[in-house]
Amino acid sequence: VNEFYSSTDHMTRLIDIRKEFARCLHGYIEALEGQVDALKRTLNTLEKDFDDAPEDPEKFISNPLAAFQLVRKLSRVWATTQEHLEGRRNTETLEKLRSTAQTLPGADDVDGVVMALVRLQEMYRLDPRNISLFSQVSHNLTLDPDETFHIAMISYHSHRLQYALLWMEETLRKLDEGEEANVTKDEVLYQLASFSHQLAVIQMPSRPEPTNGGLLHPALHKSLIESIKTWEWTAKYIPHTDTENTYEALCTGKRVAMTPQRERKLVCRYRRGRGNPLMLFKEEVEWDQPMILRYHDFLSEGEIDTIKTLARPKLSRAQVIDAVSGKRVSAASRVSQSAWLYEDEDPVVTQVNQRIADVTGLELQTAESLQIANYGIGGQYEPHYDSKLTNDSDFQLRGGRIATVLIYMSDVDIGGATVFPDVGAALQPKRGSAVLWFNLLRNGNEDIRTLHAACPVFVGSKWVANKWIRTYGQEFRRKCSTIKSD
Ligand SMILES: O=C(O)CCC(=O)C(=O)O
Ligand SMILES: [Fe+2]
Repeated sequence: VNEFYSSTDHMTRLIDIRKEFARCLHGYIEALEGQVDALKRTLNTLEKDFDDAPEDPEKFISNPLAAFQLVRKLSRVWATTQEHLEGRRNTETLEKLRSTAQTLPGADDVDGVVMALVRLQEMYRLDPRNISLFSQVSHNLTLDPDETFHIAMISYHSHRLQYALLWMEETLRKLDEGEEANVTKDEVLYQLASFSHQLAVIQMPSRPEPTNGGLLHPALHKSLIESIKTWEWTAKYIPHTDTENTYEALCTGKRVAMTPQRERKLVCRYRRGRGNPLMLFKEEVEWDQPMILRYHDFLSEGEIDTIKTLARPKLSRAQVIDAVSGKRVSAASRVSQSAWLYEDEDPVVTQVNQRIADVTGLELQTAESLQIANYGIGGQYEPHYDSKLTNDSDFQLRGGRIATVLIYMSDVDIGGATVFPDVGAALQPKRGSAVLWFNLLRNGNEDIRTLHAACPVFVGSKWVANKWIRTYGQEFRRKCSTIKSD
């Protein structure tokens, strides 16, 4: 499975794939044309014979030279034709075309992108009629009615009836404006009626059954169009849990007000490394309860490039453990691609790990390898605790995930913040900076305030590196830490 959509880095490959596929198709068409030319030549020689057909066939064929020519020609005509039909050039180019086709995205990828679109829409409250928000980002893109219809149907199948209705309405509008499409207006109206009925948006004169010929009852049609016009763009039909509410609020830029006393604690300062006092770090207190620290200019541009280059060939869809089956599965709750970079894989990895030890003063022998992640369109990670791992095979050996160091390796134009819904903290990705927090309290219990999430990326490519530091080995180190954690 390619799963292009889960990583922006992989999505960019599609642009090359498009070029390669076009090149192969061109080659194949040329080979076919060559073949057609050869077939035409064969046909020509046969037709030429009709034109100078003998007046007296019997006399003609009694000429041994003529007989020889005709018999020879006809005995070979099928072989020649077949040779052209199975032209070797053709077979080669067709093989190339076939193998390039293997790299094309599939229907799953389309669904993935649509799901991402719907997720973004849900998170950032985007009205399909206001889709220009997407188009402003690049090249004045517009969708055709078949495309908006597709989005509507996927929204419907993923139980987002409200969005399904809005996209279907957009489809109808486009058809009304005379845009060309495969989907018919009747189909669209039928779906619209069904969605509206299910949402109880409109008063039904009767069940939303089409009248003769699949047409919608005119009264129903009218009431449908009227209600859509006045229909408010709200989330009232989609219930949210508390966490989601705050998660969404934080992702969309809403902030809880802090008391001035607390705000005064959010300072920026130069700090000696807790593990290496010879090193100075630009430390910013991003949050006080729980303490979240940010280190600016933690990675250099060169280090970021090297790390991305190392990770690229290893990226694969990040997985979560399925609660029921206990198996690792892909899930909409975590849309990104990730890769592990090992300690001695490259001097830059060693160097970055050393810097993490220098700044935190924590033992890294028991830590996990550096995990690199690249998020795709709408890429996100729903609220979770880093310390709550199902099937943690390392627990016995290393202890729990005492601390997280999250390094941002890109800026994100819109979206993609790391948010802590229970306390109201929101960290904007800033290229080269690293954030640090403790997942476990000093008594070893989980700090439930560290519930956090990665907001869907709206515009941009988000790259992060995660270092999860484990409990074993910190017995004498965390005490020395000045990080005030209960
Ligand atoms: O990418 C982010 O902002 C957070 C990622 C995260 O929480 C994780 O990978 O555990
Ligand atoms: Fe996390």
